[in-house]
Amino acid sequence: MKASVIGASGYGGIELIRLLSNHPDFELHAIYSSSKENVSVTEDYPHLAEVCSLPLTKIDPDTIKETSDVVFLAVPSGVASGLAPQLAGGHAKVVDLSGDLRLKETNDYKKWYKKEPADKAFIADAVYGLTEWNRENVKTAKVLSNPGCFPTAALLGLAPVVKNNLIDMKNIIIDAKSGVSGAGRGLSPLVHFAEMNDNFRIYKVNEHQHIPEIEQQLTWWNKDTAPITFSTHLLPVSRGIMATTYAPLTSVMTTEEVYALYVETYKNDPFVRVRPSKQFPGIKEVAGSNFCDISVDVDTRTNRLVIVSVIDNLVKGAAGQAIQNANLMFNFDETSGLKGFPMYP
Ligand SMILES: NC(=O)C1=CN([C@@H]2O[C@H](COP(=O)(O)OP(=O)(O)OC[C@H]3O[C@@H](n4cnc5c(N)ncnc54)[C@H](OP(=O)(O)O)[C@@H]3O)[C@@H](O)[C@H]2O)C=CC1
Ligand SMILES: CC(=O)N[C@@H](CCC(=O)OP(=O)(O)O)C(=O)O
Repeated sequence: MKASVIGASGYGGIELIRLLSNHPDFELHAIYSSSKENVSVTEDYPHLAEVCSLPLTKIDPDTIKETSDVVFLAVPSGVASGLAPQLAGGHAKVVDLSGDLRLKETNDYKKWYKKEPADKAFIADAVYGLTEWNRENVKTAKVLSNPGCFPTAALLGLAPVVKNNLIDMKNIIIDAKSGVSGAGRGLSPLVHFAEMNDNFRIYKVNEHQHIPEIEQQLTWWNKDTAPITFSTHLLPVSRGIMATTYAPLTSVMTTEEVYALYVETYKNDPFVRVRPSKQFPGIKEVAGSNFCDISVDVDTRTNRLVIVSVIDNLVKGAAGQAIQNANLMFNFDETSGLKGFPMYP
């Protein structure tokens, strides 16, 4: 199956190139850029020498949608909303990594992204691809909306207790940290070396665009969902997300009971690893892989549950989950092309 990547010169794009170049069922067919034409991707990214010799090509949606079987969109939010509808409706299936097709309420998109949304009916038809929790719909999707990096980590961590009504849905606090590649390749003062190195910052306090995405999925799972508290911090590392979630349990439970629920819930999910009691994951333990590692612990003094989940923002948080979804859309093994282990140390 022929796979194409638009936005191939960005961090999500090159991660797609890396994973697709080693995929047994997809062939990397073409890579597209809006600013570069006929230059090899190795000019900007020498590490891809002899991995990908394709030139970056001008984006022509009419051609792409008939010559590719699947097209991955790794362009900024506000750009995908224009390109995705032009790419849909032809031969190719579309997998969008941006935030543009995730929020079913277009007013939420306007409020949190401060941009004009795509057509509401088009968004309604896009399948939200939090793979572990939406497999049947992912399999038949023609347009797939890949979840955000923070929502992936937070939601995989919360799902078992939210779906089983075990926590107070009015008191969820998610405290998340991300490596700098989460911000993409573009420069900004926040990610400038001198600002970020030896530093640790909170950003987008109470106004992060992933708040409505997390609340949307929580509401689909549990109607008692109330607004969450969600904060994001920038770590001076390249890759990785840790989401630490705090929520009061609705009845007294032990760590062992909660742990048993998580093990049972995720026993058939190849990319979710539930850690043994008291073994809390670090971001390095999933780096370069499509794993989400989760650990749970009950604070017996407060009866509050602490959930720790880690992912690589560029893999399970972006390109890896996008390929996991595409595998299902083409009836391939879900793990195809994604069996790489974490890099450690
Ligand atoms: N980085 C991460 O960890 C994650 C990113 N995402 C999402 O994935 C998408 C890509 O992110 P990321 O790769 O990090 O971002 P980058 O900024 O690194 O790359 C984005 C790419 O989009 C292309 N682009 C920019 N403007 C346009 C335009 N007007 N038309 C077409 N292409 C354009 C650029 O390539 P060129 O100039 O060559 O066209 C650029 O290389 C974003 O929507 C992001 O929110 C989602 C989850 C995690
Ligand atoms: C570290 C960092 O800056 N991360 C980005 C993640 C953005 C992203 O992936 O954007 P969408 O999912 O909304 O498209 C942020 O916090 O905004």
